[in-house]
Amino acid sequence: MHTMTYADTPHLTLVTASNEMPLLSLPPVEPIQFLQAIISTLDPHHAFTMLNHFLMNVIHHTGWEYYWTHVNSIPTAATLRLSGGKTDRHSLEYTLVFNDREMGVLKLMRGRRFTEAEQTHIEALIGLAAPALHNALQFHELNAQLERDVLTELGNRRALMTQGQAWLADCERQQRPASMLALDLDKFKLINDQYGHPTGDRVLIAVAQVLRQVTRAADLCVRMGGDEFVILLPGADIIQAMECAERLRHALTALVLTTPEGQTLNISASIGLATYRPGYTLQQLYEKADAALYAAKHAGYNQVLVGSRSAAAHHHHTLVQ
Ligand SMILES: Nc1nc2c(ncn2[C@@H]2O[C@H](COP(=O)(O)OP(=O)(O)OP(=O)(O)O)[C@@H](O)[C@H]2O)c(=O)[nH]1
Repeated sequence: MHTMTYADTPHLTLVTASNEMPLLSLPPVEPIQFLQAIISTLDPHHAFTMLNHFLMNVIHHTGWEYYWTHVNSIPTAATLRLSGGKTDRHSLEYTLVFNDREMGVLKLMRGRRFTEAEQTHIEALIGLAAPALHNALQFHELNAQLERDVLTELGNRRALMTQGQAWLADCERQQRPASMLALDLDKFKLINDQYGHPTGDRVLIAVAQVLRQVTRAADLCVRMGGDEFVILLPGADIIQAMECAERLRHALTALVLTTPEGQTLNISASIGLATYRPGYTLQQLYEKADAALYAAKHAGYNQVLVGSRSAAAHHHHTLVQ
């Protein structure tokens, strides 16, 4: 096994730079302590906060921002924006690179200009931190992929489970309403049977696009599996959720899709709506919405129904599969 030593780490010489360089006027950073701190986390926010904490001791900047817009990446992981402190007049931007791969841009801000000596120091610390930042960013991307539905690029069941509960807790704390829609395409099996699975897939992709268009950026749209989707609407009471559900239902019936053979096909969806009440779990909210969806199908498809507690009690679809 190859062990990394100080000698292998070119940046380190800069941190502990010797006499000719004007770095001695800056307070030193203990490299081991710095590295230990920064490799101790796989959370990018924590890693960048840690880096800035050490940097602040040296350059006394007032604020920082980090953003990553990775063109080749998937939408969920593509944009990562982190920040700390407050913005100020002078700023420095560093494009972070590790193993020839761009990892985003770090911006440092303060009221005074940054001197050359400080810039050398900053570069040295960023260089030291780069592998750890890279690991944290990779971990973030991997997690985002685990929460993504590969076909539609919406979130998946796992995304709903990991993010949904936190969103509901936020709404409860802020005393805001929240609602959930459970949506299932009507007789989707027939589309697969009639036009083939690839066309069925294209329908699902088109449905996902409609979901994104009709909902707000703050809403969470996920594909639960097959032709079932769930939309969590933070801030939406029953009226607003009903409006959203109807907008969705109309947009889906208005969708005209063409098969590779030139045939046109139409779709519709049944939607169950449930509104959050303080104390509900995500599972309870989902049961309520899912029971309403089931009732909407039974009532003759292509409609929105609101869930009741009693209906949910007889219905036992769970979030975990
Ligand atoms: N093309 C495609 N089809 C899928 C996928 N996943 C599940 N399905 C199909 O989706 C269909 C789901 O059908 P159901 O929801 O059970 O029933 P339905 O035909 O929609 O009937 P109702 O629910 O009563 O409206 C099944 O035929 C599955 O094979 C997928 O990723 N792509």
